Amino acid sequence: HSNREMWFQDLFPPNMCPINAKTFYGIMFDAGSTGTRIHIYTFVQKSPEILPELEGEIFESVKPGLSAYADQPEKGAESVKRLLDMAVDAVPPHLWKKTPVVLKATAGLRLLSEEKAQALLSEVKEVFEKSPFLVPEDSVSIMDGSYEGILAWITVNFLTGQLSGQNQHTTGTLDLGGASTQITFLPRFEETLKESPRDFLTSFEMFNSTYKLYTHSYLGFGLKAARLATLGALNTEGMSCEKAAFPVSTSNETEVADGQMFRSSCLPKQLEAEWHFGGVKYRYGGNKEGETGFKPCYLEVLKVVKGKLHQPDEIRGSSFYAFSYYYDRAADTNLIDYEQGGVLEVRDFERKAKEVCDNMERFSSASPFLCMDLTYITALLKEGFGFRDNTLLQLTKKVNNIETSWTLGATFHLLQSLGITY
Ligand SMILES: O=c1[nH]cnc2c1ncn2[C@@H]1O[C@H](COP(=O)(O)OP(=O)(O)O)[C@@H](O)[C@H]1O
Ligand SMILES: [Ca+2]
Repeated sequence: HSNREMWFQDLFPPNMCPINAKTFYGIMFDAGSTGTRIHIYTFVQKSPEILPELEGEIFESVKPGLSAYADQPEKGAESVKRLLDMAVDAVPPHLWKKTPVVLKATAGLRLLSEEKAQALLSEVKEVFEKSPFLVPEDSVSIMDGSYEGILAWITVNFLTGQLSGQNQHTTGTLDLGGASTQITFLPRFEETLKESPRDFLTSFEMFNSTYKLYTHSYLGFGLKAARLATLGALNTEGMSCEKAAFPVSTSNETEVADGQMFRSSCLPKQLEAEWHFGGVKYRYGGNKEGETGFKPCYLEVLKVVKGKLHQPDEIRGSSFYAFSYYYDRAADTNLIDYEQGGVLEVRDFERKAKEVCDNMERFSSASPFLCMDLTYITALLKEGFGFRDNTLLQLTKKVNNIETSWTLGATFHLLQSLGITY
C-alpha cells in the first residue's frame, strides 16, 4: 500500500499553495530482524522562510529480514534492490541526484558476526551506489540501539504535534521488535535523572531544541528472541541487559543441540514443530504430559524478564505510545481495531493472555505462539518495566497516515546533517 495523500490539505487547499512550492524526497530503509522496509518521504517547502512540511509517505516491506541472508549477502542486497526500484518510480528523475538514500539495520544484524554483517552491508552499499540517488557517507550501517528509541520518540512526538509550539506534552514510546525492545521518554522528575544509569540518558538536538531523553534498547528482549529465551533455547549464561548470547549460524542452517526438543507450558499440549530464526532451526513443542495455561506460562516467562530491566519510577503513572509487536498482537486478538489502533490498559494484555492460554485449542490456529507472546508482553510491561495494571497504552500504527517508525526521525536527522532542512 502506498500513500501520497496530503494530510494537511484542509489547512492548505491545493489552489492556495504557492506555485513555487518546492518538493523534495528522502529514502530511509529499516533493515529489521524480521523484515526490510522502505519509507519514501515527500516534503514540501512552501516558501524559503518557513520550514518544509512532511507531505506524505510511500511504504513497502519484504520478509525475511537481511539477517536471514547471512550466508548469501548478494541475495540479501537483491531484496533491498527490489524495494529501491519503487523509489526510482516514485521520485521524479530530475530529483534523483538530490534524494538521499540510507539504510539502517537494527537488532538482526547486531546479533550476526561482524564479518557476516559487514558482508551484507557492503553488498547493499553497492546496490545504492549503482542507483541514481544521492548516497551519503555512512549510508549503510548498523544503528546504535539508543538511536532507535530516540528516533522513534521524535517521530511519534513530531506526528502528534508535540515538538512544535509552546506547550510541549511529549509522550513516551515503547517499541517491541523481533530481537530487541526500546523504551524512551522525556524525564520530568529530577529523581529519574539521578537514579538512571548514565548510558540511559542522552541529549539529542532536533528542530532547534535539545531533548534530554531516557532511552534504552534491550537486545535479546524482542518478541521472537523472548520466545527462544522462554523455550530455554538460548545460551543465557552471562546474559545481561546489554547482550544476549545468541547462537549465530555458521553454516547455511544450524540445528541447535542435535535437534533437541524445547518444550513450554505456553504452547498447545500436542504441538510439535520447527521454527527458523536468525538462520538457526529450532524444534519446539507443548508440555505433552505436564501443565499448560496462563499460570505456569507466566512463571516461565517471568524468568526471562525478572530483574533484567531498569525500572524508572516515573513511568508508573504516565501513558505511553506503543507500536510494532505490541500493536500486532493486540490487533491479532481484537483488543484493538487493525486499522484504527486504540487505547488499552496494561491489564487488558493480561486478561487476553489468560483467555488465550487457558483456551489454547481455540486460539492455536492463529499462531501457536499467541499465548506465549501475550504472556511475554504482560510480563515485560509489568515485571520488566514496572508499569501499573492501569497504565494507558496508546496503540498506533500510523498518525496522519504516516507510519510510526524510527525511520521518520532518522530522515529528519539525515536531512539536517546534509543541510537540506531543519
Ligand atoms: O514501518 C513500519 N510499519 C509498521 N510496522 C513496522 C514498521 N517497522 C517495523 N514494524 C513492526 O516491527 C515488528 C518487527 O520488528 P523488527 O523486524 O523491526 O525487529 P527489530 O526491531 O528487533 O530489528 C513487527 O511488529 C512489524 O510489524
Ligand atoms: Ca524495529
